[in-house]
Amino acid sequence: MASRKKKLQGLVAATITPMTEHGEINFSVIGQYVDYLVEEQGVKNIFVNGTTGEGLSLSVSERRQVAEEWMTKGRNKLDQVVIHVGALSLKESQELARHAAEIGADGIAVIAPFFLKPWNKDVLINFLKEVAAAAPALPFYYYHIPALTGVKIRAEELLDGIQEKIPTFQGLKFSDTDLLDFGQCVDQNRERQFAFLFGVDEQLLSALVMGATGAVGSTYNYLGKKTNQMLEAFERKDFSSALNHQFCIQRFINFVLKLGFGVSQTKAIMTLVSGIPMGPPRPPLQRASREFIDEAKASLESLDFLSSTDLKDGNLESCS
Ligand SMILES: CC(=O)N[C@H](C=O)[C@@H](O)[C@H](O)[C@H](O)CO
Ligand SMILES: CC(=O)C(=O)O
Repeated sequence: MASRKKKLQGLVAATITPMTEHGEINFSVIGQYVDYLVEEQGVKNIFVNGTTGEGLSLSVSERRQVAEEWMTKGRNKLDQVVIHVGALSLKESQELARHAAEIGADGIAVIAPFFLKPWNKDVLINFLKEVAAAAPALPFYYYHIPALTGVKIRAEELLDGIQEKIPTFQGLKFSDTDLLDFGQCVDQNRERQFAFLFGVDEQLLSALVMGATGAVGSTYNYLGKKTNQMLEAFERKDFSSALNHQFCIQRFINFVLKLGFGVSQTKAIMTLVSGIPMGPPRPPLQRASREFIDEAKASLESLDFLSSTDLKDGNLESCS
């Protein structure tokens, strides 16, 4: 049985993997990046080497080094560091899980293998179980992202009886818009202390209503502070301000989604907002276009997401 750490709560930034102009990992900015998340965004949990971190585009050795650097630079600053260790090869996934345990990570997460795919719940659980067993002291999270993996096994079904198979199972990162499935995950596991982490940033408020205990996402890198305001409003049951905050966030995400929004664009936006160079993505991704960056910048400015004056949060109607 895993030692029960404190439950993962609140916002978790899905970290970007900074790269140099030559496409190598730029470890030198990770210390600054930690400080930026904690001090400027109020975000103290991270999810490393996931979708946003291009984890599946890195070599195993790079993934180990990235995880180590976040652990080192995050020490005494971050609350929790969860490492995504999913891979197509069970062996690689187990190696990364063991490594995460060695470096003192707070948890591991795994996506469904997405080339030769599990065709039913039992087959998927069996794979996850083998990975979890390689790090028997670490909390284990299943990362449900059917649109990218193509594995559409419902999370609610997967969770049924999962603790008997995977004793370290501690929660779910749910990156899908099916709130029936998400709600049933919560409803059917009320007596268990699972973390239900929602992964569609533009719909987080609806997931909070369904019982989400936290959120993992790419936009918390640069809209963490704004999203924290929404979480605070929700906590104090001020649903009309919570909704105003969600609408502000939606206006931005809706705008960039229409332009084409993915990991490359996230890298460009984070560079713009934080001033820390995230560099280009790794092929097959390609860097965001100049036009995208200019339009995103204008949108951020008009919503007051890019000014140094975002301390004034008295006016709940505005986005500042
Ligand atoms: C597919 C993907 O990367 N999803 C991210 C996390 O799961 C989200 O944080 C989105 O980037 C965000 O919700 C914008 O659509
Ligand atoms: C968003 C997220 O959770 C990821 O990048 O993996």
